[in-house]
Amino acid sequence: MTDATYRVEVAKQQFVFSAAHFITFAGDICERIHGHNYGVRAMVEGPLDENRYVVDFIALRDAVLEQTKVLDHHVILPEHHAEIKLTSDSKETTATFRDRRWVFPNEDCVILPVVNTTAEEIARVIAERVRDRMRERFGDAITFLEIGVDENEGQWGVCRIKW
Ligand SMILES: Nc1nc2c(c(=O)[nH]1)N=C([C@H](O)[C@H](O)COP(=O)(O)OP(=O)(O)OP(=O)(O)O)CN2
Repeated sequence: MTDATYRVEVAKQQFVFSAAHFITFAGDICERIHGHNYGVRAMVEGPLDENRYVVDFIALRDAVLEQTKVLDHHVILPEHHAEIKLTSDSKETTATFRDRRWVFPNEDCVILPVVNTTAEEIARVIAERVRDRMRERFGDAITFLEIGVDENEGQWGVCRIKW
């Protein structure tokens, strides 16, 4: 046997979600709300199973699509930002940053467990959710899952997590 390693990569044309967000950077700067057609790719590394594959392409594709659908056509808001504060009532979610305020219908928002809605953090959340779904079927043999999120046709934030 050679000392081979294996991985599966899935980067489908359908792996796109259109969403709005705004991040802070350099301490004081808070972007205006704007949108991206985000792209996603996924990579799973591990041993070959009895089918002689790492994981089924189709299972990985569907687990990623499940997450892109959740985000598509939504405003993505950060749950853990120190200064972007979120409050929700039964109809609306209000985000504030210092003297600025944005109000959205609840159904238009997705609040993610992130500090800032960067491509890197969105990639981590997708990775954790895809791993949870894939583990149900593929168990613990896989070593790593990597998710890349592209904000602007070539600007990727990538997160690799242990299985
Ligand atoms: N490592 C990261 N850097 C930046 C991120 C990020 O998520 N991770 N995000 C941003 C901003 O969200 C910004 O909106 C990037 O958007 P973009 O439209 O690509 O900005 P540009 O000025 O390059 O785009 P043009 O519309 O083409 O001028 C910044 N950095």
